[in-house]
Amino acid sequence: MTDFFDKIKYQLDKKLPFAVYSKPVSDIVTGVFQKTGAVHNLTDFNARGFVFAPFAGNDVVFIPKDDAEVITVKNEASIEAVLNDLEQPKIDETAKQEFESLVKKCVSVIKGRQFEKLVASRTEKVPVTTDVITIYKRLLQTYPNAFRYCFYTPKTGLWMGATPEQLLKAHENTIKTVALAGTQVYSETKEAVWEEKEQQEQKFVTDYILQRLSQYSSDIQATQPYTFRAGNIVHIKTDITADLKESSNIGEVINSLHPTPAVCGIPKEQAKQFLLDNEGYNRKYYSGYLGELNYDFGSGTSSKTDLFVNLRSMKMSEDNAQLFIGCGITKDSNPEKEFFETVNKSITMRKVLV
Ligand SMILES: C=C(O[C@@H]1C=C(C(=O)O)C=C[C@H]1O)C(=O)O
Repeated sequence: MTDFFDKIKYQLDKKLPFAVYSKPVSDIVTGVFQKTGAVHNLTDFNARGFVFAPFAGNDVVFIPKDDAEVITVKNEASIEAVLNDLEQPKIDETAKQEFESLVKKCVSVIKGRQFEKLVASRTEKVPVTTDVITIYKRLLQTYPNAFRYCFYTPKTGLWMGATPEQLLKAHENTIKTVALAGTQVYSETKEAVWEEKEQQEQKFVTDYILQRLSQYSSDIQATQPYTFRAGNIVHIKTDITADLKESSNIGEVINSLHPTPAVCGIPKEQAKQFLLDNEGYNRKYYSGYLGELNYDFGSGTSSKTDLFVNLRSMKMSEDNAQLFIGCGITKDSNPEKEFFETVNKSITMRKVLV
């Protein structure tokens, strides 16, 4: 395992792209280490490799399988979740006011019937004194149910995260995805009770995914919504499975789903533009997607795709981490409550930084 983490340091020193990740509930860590320095862009969705896509635009970064050395290791430490209590962070009043005014604006355009739902987000910098390897090991330990990753190219910079949200899992013609939305702080003693607003917010996502997939499949199944835990918070989740028609193309399915209303809004294109115009910062790769495209690096199997939405993520610099956090806004949103929801979500990252 030490050699594995030395390899990460080597890639960073030499400015060579890499993706290191562990899938939900797995104790295997896979390293996809690019051998050459050029940053590749994805131009063909039939290609095999590791993909890192932004929220908006076509600048999809790619590590092709044929340019990578693959190393897998077992995560040696116990994978039991380490969930120490973390103090509520100090509130930045200016950031709070700015975010609340963004939420108010979202609510007003939703009430004006331009949108059904929007996902407002913000970014925040947290000082970091711990090294990247230690932070990544903590992510591995603390969030066993999430896709825990560390990704670097000289173009994107260094990103890390522990995302609870699958965008698409595919094996030949069978695909799986989820509708995830609604957030509450996890309680060990009380079962989550979901309000109408949260149920509606999640149903928007389910309905959108079912509608989008109906173009590619006549055999779609969805579970009832259920409560799903992601670290210190819980969400509402629906699991969706579909058999794609023979003629379907994986790239089309991905682009039809992404960005889903779990991270963007309805209607999609207008919501994306509204967020680009109004959020006041660049999301970059936050709420984009990442993962294995047409290739399972762990087993060396083709025709498998395993992509996740880039949530609970952060961009690392020399002395700070830039966190990205968002939440779903509907006509019934309360701006202050939504701000505190972003604070609660930020704890996922803060916990591994201190
Ligand atoms: C946008 C984020 O999370 C998404 C939004 C959620 C919500 O609005 O309740 C819940 C889960 C995610 O689909 C984020 O974590 O930044």
